[in-house]
Amino acid sequence: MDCLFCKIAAGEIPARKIYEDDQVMAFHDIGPQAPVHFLVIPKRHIATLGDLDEADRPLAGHLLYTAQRLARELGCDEGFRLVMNCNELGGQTVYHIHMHVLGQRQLHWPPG
Ligand SMILES: CCNC(=O)OC[C@H]1O[C@@H](n2cnc3c(=O)[nH]c(N)nc32)[C@H](O)[C@@H]1O
Repeated sequence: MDCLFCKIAAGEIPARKIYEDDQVMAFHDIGPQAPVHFLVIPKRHIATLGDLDEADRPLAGHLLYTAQRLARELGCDEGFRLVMNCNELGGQTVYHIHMHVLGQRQLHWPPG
């Protein structure tokens, strides 16, 4: 599978890993947009949010829970932002779903 995040999940490409279990992995973003900026991805390849299946509901919940737990563990108790980008119009550039976690700076609205 020629997918960058599948390669990171498989340990074929290095990343600054924060957390891993049998279903998800979290690692620091290579181009951080905030003092804390990491990604939580499913190990299984799901190209875009539009491909989520009813059967993926537990995995989706695990991504969300893991993202907020790690945000707090990385010192973002005061506040943080979770972002998922879906397809080109949504700003997605890597087609393996991933939850962005951004924290430790004042975030504004609306996002660009
Ligand atoms: C731009 C937002 N839309 C999106 O799809 O985000 C993809 C996110 O993946 C990040 N990224 C890209 N290559 C790598 C890499 O080799 N390693 C790591 N650790 N992160 C990477 C990129 O900085 C972006 O924030």
